[in-house]
Amino acid sequence: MSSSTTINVPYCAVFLAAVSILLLRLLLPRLRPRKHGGAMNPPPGPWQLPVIGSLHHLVGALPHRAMRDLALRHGPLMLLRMGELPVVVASSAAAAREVLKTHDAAFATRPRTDTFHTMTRDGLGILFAPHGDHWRRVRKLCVTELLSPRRVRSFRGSREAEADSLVASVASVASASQGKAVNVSYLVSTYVTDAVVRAVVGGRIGDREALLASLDEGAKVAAGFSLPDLFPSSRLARALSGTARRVEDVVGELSRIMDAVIEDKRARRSGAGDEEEDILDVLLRFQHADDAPLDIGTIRAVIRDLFGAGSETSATTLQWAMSELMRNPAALRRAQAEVRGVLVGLGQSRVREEALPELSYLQLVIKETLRLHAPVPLLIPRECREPCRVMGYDVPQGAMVLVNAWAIGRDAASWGADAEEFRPERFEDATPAVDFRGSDYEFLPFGAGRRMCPGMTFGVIVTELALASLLFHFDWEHPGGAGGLDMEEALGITARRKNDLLLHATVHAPY
Ligand code: HEM
Repeated sequence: MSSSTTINVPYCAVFLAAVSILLLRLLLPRLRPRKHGGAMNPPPGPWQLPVIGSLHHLVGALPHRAMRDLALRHGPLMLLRMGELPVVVASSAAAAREVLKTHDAAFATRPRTDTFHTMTRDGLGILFAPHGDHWRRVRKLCVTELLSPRRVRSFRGSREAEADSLVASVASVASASQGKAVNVSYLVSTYVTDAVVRAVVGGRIGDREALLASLDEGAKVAAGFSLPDLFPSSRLARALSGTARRVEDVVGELSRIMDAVIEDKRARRSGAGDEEEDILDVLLRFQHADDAPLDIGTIRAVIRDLFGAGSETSATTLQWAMSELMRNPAALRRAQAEVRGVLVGLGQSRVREEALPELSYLQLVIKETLRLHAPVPLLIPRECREPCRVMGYDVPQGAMVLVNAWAIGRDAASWGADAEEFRPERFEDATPAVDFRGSDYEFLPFGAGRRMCPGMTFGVIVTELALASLLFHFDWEHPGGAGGLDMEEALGITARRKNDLLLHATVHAPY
């Protein structure tokens, strides 16, 4: 079944709960929607119902898909009302350029939805931080210290060790019993999380399974559309919302894990030698800065944000890259031939990072994966800080602003009639070259502008290293054949695979 026809339960729940609120509202006139702006010429959008607004248009499909279908009818800049919340959606390269470049400053803050508020209850990091001095300071720290190219290079040894572990885990399943499928989804998620954890704290953590489970739950609940997000003025919405409780639980669990990680690091630091600093070392150094010390809540929140933002996204990319290669045997053969040829040329028996710049086709495979499967399909929501005119329409102050990077990556106007097909070669043909570094608005997997992803270099290298290793060491097959693989997406802040990717692996180059 295609995901566009899937009834997804959380949205039905939202719908039913919203209908209950509608009925109650008729009985309780005190429950009033919040007023937003007096826009003169608002963007067009679909017809609305009282109280629930446009929510009924989103039932039955994942939000990025439903919004793409609505945009085809209503235009590249569209106004929805989701409960009490005005939501402006940009769905073309031109609309994204206006939001992320022309009016970047006006849209550089994050909305204070109930979910985002709870997410930052135990400390404000970077992901959900409103635009302002705190965000500027932490962002600068991320860009110049924590995720700078030099720092990312310094984690190379731990990344390669984690890629070796990934290969060893696949090999052990492949050789343990003939015919047993490898759970690629689980193994790549574990690999990416371990690689990010090692960069942040310098080693693995004891609570790895708990961290994986919490990140997984966090990605599901942080989609930003829980009932209290949609009806912020309604206490009833909060009382009815199971999601709000799930967000509280996941925040509590993540805070517990972060505190244990920080305690453990403090204990290890007292006897530390002169090893390369990891990200937590740097943050703890800033905790004692003379001019503006970082408080412990911020440190806890920053590392939680890096775990969250770094793990799910890169793991999602790897899962879709392997899925697309299974469905496109010619691309799989070409990528495998390239990595095997390059490693023979370098005389290497396992993938080391110096081989990665030589793998030009593999890089195209990853670009094409990011184009078709933007891991954060609606980017992370922004909020309009001041009344703003975009493409001739007035965007009301306080509106949530979404950029549908998933739809933009598949827009035939930018990518041609075969936009829905997986064809890495399209990037070879493109003149001028199109890249994801934030200046080509038809291709925005990392966003653009001042809130653009600061972890891009790290995310790309983690993904390239694992994909090259999987293709070098193993031959892969889907039990149901190339055409039998389902491509259904899960609901969440990331658009990862709904079902685990289970593949057969045969060892090609022993580890
Ligand atoms: C394939 C991998 C990745 C993808 C596709 C990705 C994508 C994104 C996107 C779309 C945003 C929101 C941009 C916006 O609002 O315009 C974002 C923000 C962010 N990402 Fe990434 N990301 C990836 C990897 C990473 C990694 C590895 C890290 C760090 C370890 C990271 C850290 C962050 C942070 C801290 C933000 C928030 C920036 C801010 O609000 O100022 N990301 N990412």
